[in-house]
Amino acid sequence: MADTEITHQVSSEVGRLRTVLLHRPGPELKRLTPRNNDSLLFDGIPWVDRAQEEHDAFAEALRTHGVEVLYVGELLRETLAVPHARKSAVDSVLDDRRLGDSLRAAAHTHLDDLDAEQLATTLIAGLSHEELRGGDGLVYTMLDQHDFVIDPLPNLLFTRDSSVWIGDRVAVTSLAMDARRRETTLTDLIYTHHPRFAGTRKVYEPSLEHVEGGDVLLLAPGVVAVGVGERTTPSGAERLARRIFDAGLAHTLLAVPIAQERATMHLDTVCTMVDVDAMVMYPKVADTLVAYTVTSQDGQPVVAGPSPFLSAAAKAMGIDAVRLIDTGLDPVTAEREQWDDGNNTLAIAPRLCVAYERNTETNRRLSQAGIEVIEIAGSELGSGRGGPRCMSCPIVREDLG
Ligand SMILES: NC(=[NH2+])NCCC[C@H](N)C(=O)O
Repeated sequence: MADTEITHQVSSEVGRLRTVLLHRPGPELKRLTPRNNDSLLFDGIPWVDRAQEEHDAFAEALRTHGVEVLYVGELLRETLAVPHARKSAVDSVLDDRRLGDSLRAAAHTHLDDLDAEQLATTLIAGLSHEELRGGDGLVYTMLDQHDFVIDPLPNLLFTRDSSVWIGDRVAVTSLAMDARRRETTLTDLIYTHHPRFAGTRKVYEPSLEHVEGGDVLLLAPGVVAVGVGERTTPSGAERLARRIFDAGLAHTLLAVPIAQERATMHLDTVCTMVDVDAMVMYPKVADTLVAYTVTSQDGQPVVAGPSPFLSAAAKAMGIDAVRLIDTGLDPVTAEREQWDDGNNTLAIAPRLCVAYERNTETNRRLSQAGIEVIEIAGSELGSGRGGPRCMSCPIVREDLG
């Protein structure tokens, strides 16, 4: 084949995975303490070395199955070697009203002294007062030595949320939680300036209404389901519908209300696709999920419903029915395994997925239903409340034949 630009494209949840974006967790996880873990959206304090081992095993399992693994940290370092990308990264991290002029100037001097690798690390791991090389002014003086001048981004690990590919375009999302908002500055920077992504067109930007990638499921080419709850707002779903309709990337968007609770923060915490026509779903919601069907008529989004999610999905996908992998679990086991991301699988191909080993019952039922499960450890990774799907942003999937 001639030397051509790499085509990044994803049009389903299950087409054979070729390239994925991961983030290997690092020093940003070492910032978590019992005082800040709630606001940083972690349910515990992970053992970082073990989390890295678990993550390396996840990446290796993907590589073994022919998947190219890209890392946010490496791409960011390479991006920051581009002078105007570096300037834009520094300007945006310092555009923070909490800093004030004096501390901002001191932080600027500090960042200017870093090479691309150190700057990438600092943008991800943050910067504490005691690490700052000098400073003055009221803000500097009043901060505790352990306070952050630049907040860490421990949730960067969940690369699905800060960007999502829809067809041949990337949606750089608009994250709802304060602790995560800066993540999209970094993903946006990579897609804008890294040579690998030259020519990439964006279909969504962080300045728009809230949409998080964990809520976006590409049910079939042209059909996108969007969870609306704690993170993605109705206005975000509506904006995304307009954007993807205008770009010709989809004909139907299903807006699916989900409970505004931590356990169900994203649609992918209750269901993911494991085959072209099959989903694994938290049994408690299987009968109650509904969808508002949004279609494009003369360029305007038209809303119908609500109707039961699974039948609305089948209709939009043009199939008779969506097969539900009924885990059939008793309510307590189902609730425990849902909390531990049992429904948050990453499909590598139709009927082949990665799942946390700890969800033994869910995985057993998946196997019984003919889905091959590649099990990975997640005892430490899971403390951030995210599974294999949350921890991966597919960039290239083969089209379904
Ligand atoms: N797609 C997902 N389910 N992502 C999980 C994100 C978990 C992260 N701690 C948060 O609260 O934002």
